[in-house]
Amino acid sequence: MPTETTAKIIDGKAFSAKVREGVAKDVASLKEKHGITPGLAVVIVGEDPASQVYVRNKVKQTGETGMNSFHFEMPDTTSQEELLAKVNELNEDPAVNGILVQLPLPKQIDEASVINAIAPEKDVDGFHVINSGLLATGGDAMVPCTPLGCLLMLQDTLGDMSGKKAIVVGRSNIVGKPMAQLLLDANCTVTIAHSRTKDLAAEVAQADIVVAAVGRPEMVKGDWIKEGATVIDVGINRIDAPERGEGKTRLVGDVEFETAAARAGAITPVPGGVGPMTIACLLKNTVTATCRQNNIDPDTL
Ligand SMILES: NC(=O)C1=CN([C@@H]2O[C@H](COP(=O)(O)OP(=O)(O)OC[C@H]3O[C@@H](n4cnc5c(N)ncnc54)[C@H](OP(=O)(O)O)[C@@H]3O)[C@@H](O)[C@H]2O)C=CC1
Ligand SMILES: Nc1nc(=O)c2c([nH]1)NC[C@@H]1CN(c3ccc(C(=O)N[C@@H](CCC(=O)O)C(=O)O)cc3)C=[N+]21
Repeated sequence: MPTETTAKIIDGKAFSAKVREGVAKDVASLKEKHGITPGLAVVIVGEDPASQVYVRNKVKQTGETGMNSFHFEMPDTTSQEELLAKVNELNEDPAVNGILVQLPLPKQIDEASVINAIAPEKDVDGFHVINSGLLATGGDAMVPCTPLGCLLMLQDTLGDMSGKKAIVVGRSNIVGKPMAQLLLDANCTVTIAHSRTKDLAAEVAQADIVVAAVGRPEMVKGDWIKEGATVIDVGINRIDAPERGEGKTRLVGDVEFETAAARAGAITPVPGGVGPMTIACLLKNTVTATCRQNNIDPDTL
């Protein structure tokens, strides 16, 4: 018998459009009241085709909000010194308020050295140790875009999350750990699961909120989900889809969507969930960074 979707589908595409509208208003106001046009620089090293898609979307949407967009493509033979020189140049450029260096980087380059070379106040990814330290200690951090996007969708869906049991599956520095921190700050009781977790199914089954950031297609099974839980699927996995024709592929998340949607109260789809919110939050962070660099209170925009 086919399973039936009962969950509310959280529309990240529509939500991200609203966030971008807010960004566009702030950009217009920064121009009008302060004569400042925020600028976002994106650096991509090498030619990973999946990365190219995100970068193209970022550049397009940056322009649509009225910001300046600077785009740099460097060959995959780029040395660490060359990339660091580019980062320094952008750090010093007053027209650039936000810098994003697309990850992963080619193997000859040490990612941490590059991330930590970005001026923390221009680190719109929120990956710099200063920003992760500020986030961990309750300071004024730049918050990583993907976890921030997930938090905005959770707040919109659930309102107050105080006392809810949340599980984050995955503990990467860019998604899992900052996500867990944000849920903790929202007063959830947080479990962080990873590849050494003993009984993942049992851990997930306890949770009112499930955030999956594993990078394995559909590994979180629908029948693990507690009835009525809210499920945020961060995973973006391209898999073969022979049913669509020879050589065709499709995107799936880290959650088995159909079966999870039959049990969950609300769930994000892939595509159209977390991905678009990530880009919207990158633009939001660029406005935040511009305000901080110019001592402007964003509430006055
Ligand atoms: N929508 C968006 O905007 C974005 C989506 N993504 C997607 O999110 C996913 C995760 O990304 P990222 O955090 O960078 O990935 P990483 O590969 O850095 O981290 C994956 C995490 O999953 C854990 N893990 C792996 N296998 C299992 C398992 N069998 N059971 C439990 N945990 C497991 C790993 O555990 P351990 O630490 O023990 O190895 C690790 O902590 C990917 O699909 C990526 O494409 C990423 C960024 C943005
Ligand atoms: N420094 C850095 N910062 C990042 O934020 C960063 C990164 N490196 N490296 C790669 C990951 C991945 N990522 C995505 C962003 C948007 C979509 C997105 O918009 N996805 C669409 C679909 C896109 C498609 O069709 O392929 C969606 O889910 O609906 C996906 C993935 C940002 N990342």
